[in-house]
Amino acid sequence: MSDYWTTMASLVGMLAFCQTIFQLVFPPELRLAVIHLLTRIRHVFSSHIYFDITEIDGVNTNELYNAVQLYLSSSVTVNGAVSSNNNTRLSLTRVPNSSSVTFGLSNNDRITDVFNGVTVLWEHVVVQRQVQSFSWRPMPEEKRGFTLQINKRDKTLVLDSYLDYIVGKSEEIRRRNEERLLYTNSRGVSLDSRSHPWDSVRFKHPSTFETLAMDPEKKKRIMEDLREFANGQGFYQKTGRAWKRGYLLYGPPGTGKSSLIAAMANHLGYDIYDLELTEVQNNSELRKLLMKTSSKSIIVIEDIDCSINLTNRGKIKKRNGSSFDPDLTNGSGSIPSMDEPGSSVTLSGLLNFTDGLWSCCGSERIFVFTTNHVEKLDSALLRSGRMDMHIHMGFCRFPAMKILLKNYLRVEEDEIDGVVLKEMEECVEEAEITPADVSEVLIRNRSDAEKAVRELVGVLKERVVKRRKSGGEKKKKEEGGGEEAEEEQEKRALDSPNRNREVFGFQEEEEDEEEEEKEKRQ
Ligand SMILES: Nc1ncnc2c1ncn2[C@@H]1O[C@H](COP(=O)(O)OP(=O)(O)OP(=O)(O)O)[C@@H](O)[C@H]1O
Ligand SMILES: [Mg+2]
Repeated sequence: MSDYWTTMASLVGMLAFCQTIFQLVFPPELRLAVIHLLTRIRHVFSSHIYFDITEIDGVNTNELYNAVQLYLSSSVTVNGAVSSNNNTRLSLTRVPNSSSVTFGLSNNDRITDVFNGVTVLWEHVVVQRQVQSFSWRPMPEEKRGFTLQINKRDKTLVLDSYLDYIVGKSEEIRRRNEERLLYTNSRGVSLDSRSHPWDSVRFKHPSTFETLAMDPEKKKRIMEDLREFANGQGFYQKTGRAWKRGYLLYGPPGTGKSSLIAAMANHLGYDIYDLELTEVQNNSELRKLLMKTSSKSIIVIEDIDCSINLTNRGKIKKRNGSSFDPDLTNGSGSIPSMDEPGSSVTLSGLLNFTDGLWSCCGSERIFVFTTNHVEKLDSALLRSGRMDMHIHMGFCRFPAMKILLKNYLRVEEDEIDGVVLKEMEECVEEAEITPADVSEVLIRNRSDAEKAVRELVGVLKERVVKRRKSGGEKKKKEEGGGEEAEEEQEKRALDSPNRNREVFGFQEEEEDEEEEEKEKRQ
């Protein structure tokens, strides 16, 4: 045994001696040249090709390095495309403002990835940077980079599509990890080319499609529509359409219109621009605001019927009866106008905003308008191409009710007393209760699921009785005639299912149906 150690010690000694001689006899330049030559020879005979992606390229940060890091970090955990052997060491990071922990490849570790059936090898190379006597820009102590090893025959595939794929994927991951931003506009903010007219706050709304109480079929269709839109770059380009989509959400207060917008933003990872129309002074200001929105965003105008004079498509009437074109004003906003002091945005300005030439500066944008009174909206606003999908957010039905029970009480359908559940199913539609009102009852009793359900059934029954009673009184009044009865009739006409029916899909469908009905009547 002692012989073995003696031999080993003398071998190590000899190696050290050779290295010293090598360093003494050959100058550093020659040594470097020899190493380069050997590496070149190795590369010529190797079936592999290597790409270095350094963290800092000259003095600039190399974006591709960050993209690769992000891609590899998520691939390890998310899509399983990267297989790491058991010895691979991963580093954990959490970026400021990020809501998730990401994995990274530790120094000098390797990992394989598979892309379109081709296996590639990534190595994270970290070496100490030589101390610099002087530098204009302080450099990190370590020199980091990724080396991509691929087979020579796969070179075209990797250069043509793999790197683009990585950049695209990393963008998506960054968006998913970062928190959304909620922007809003305020009056009097300077709109010159450099300033930003939108104020932003971090958007942390917890609403998701999972927590949203609505008909599951309808929910599925909305989610599919959003997905198709987000993945539809090629389609929009091929058909020559601007890459945008409009949704009109309508229904009574507390039925989840705002919650649906938040769920959409969370689902797609888009920012939200909450446009306060009453704060916009004229059409040209509206256009400038649009120009300053980013792509991958949802532009929201809540309560559209309250924000703008919807019957006014062009010129605005002054109080004295004469008219003027708001686009011809000096932009100072000091226009004597309408009922809304200082605001002179017209319907035509808004229509240009949503689908004129300006609407396609930037891309991948969603417009969402909400209203409690769809019947008040101008048909120009509803026509297809502007608001592509009309979504009715109505009173709570049984499937939506079950979602709320699950969300708030953490109980499944089969855990609730069957008789109580049946009672609930029977009266929920007639009770005309909003999800917001249901939530109130459930929050109050969230520690006791049984009590919550019982109380909810009580509330539903009470509402049914009230509605039946008020229905009877209304009928009596109508029979009595007079002004009041006429008013009631008008109200009902507006609330009638024909008026308020859910228009799912394109407005054209609705127009076709209306024409068919007319023909039948003739
Ligand atoms: N469909 C729903 N699913 C889940 N929660 C809902 C739903 N509708 C309403 N809520 C609850 O009620 C509250 C109010 O809902 P929301 O603000 O989305 O209603 P809205 O339709 O936008 O009302 P408004 O017309 O007054 O703006 C929300 O905070 C949410 O908790
Ligand atoms: Mg709302």
